[in-house]
Amino acid sequence: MSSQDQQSLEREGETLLTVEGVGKRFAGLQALEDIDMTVNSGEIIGLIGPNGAGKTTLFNCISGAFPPTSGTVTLEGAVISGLPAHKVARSGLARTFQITRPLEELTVVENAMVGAHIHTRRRREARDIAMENLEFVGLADRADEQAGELTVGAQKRLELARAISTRPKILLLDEIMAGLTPQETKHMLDLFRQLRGRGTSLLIIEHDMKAIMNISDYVKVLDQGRGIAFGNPEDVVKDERVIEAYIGGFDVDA
Ligand SMILES: Nc1ncnc2c1ncn2[C@@H]1O[C@H](COP(=O)(O)OP(=O)(O)OP(=O)(O)O)[C@@H](O)[C@H]1O
Repeated sequence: MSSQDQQSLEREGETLLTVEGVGKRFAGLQALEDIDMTVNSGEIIGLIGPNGAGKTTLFNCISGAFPPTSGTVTLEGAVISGLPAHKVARSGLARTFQITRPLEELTVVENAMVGAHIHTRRRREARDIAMENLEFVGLADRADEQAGELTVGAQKRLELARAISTRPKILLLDEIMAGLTPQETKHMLDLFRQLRGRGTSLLIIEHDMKAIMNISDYVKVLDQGRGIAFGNPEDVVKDERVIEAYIGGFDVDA
């Protein structure tokens, strides 16, 4: 299924995020060109593509790290492209980063409070929100430890707790499952399903094909800065352009 016929899919929920004609140019490199996509409320969308396809650049354009060179991004109908990241976050969009960077000198709960503080200045209230989300990700009992002492797997869950403490309508996750053990990956996928159950939308960049095909309602595929497919996971894995982009296809049964 190509990106052109994504409109023909019968998708549930209201449109939350709309990416329209988004392009990004870095000096001589067209990193993204004419990207269209939507994310509805309560959907999990996987964003995949070979290395350098433009996935993180698209996240950066959506989340306000930098503005797109062309096109617009709207959240619930309001234009967010061009807004600084903190304003995008306040409007209901949170993201995690490919390289997880907890503030190591802060405790686990203080890290999660950084997310909660975008809505409240009150320390007590921020702590309550943070604790609730640490409970959700299974880190409540480590709240007062230094964040730098956590394992990679626990740091990823802390990053998730920080992001959801901003109470997002949509969460952009950049390779949050990289480096996790199979058991930790399973736990993370379970957390994603629970978030979807609460009505949060998720847009997930992930190289673990088995995990992404398992969790996503729909998958968007980028290659060399362009959108080459959008559809159900089972259709996307059979798409010739996708197989070609990945040279020989990918092993989802691995
Ligand atoms: N800030 C930047 N300045 C210049 N070029 C950049 C910048 N960020 C990304 N690029 C380039 O844009 C292209 C897309 O990169 P991007 O990181 O978005 O790809 P990706 O799909 O996320 O790749 P990966 O899966 O390897 O993380 C690459 O050629 C990259 O080198």
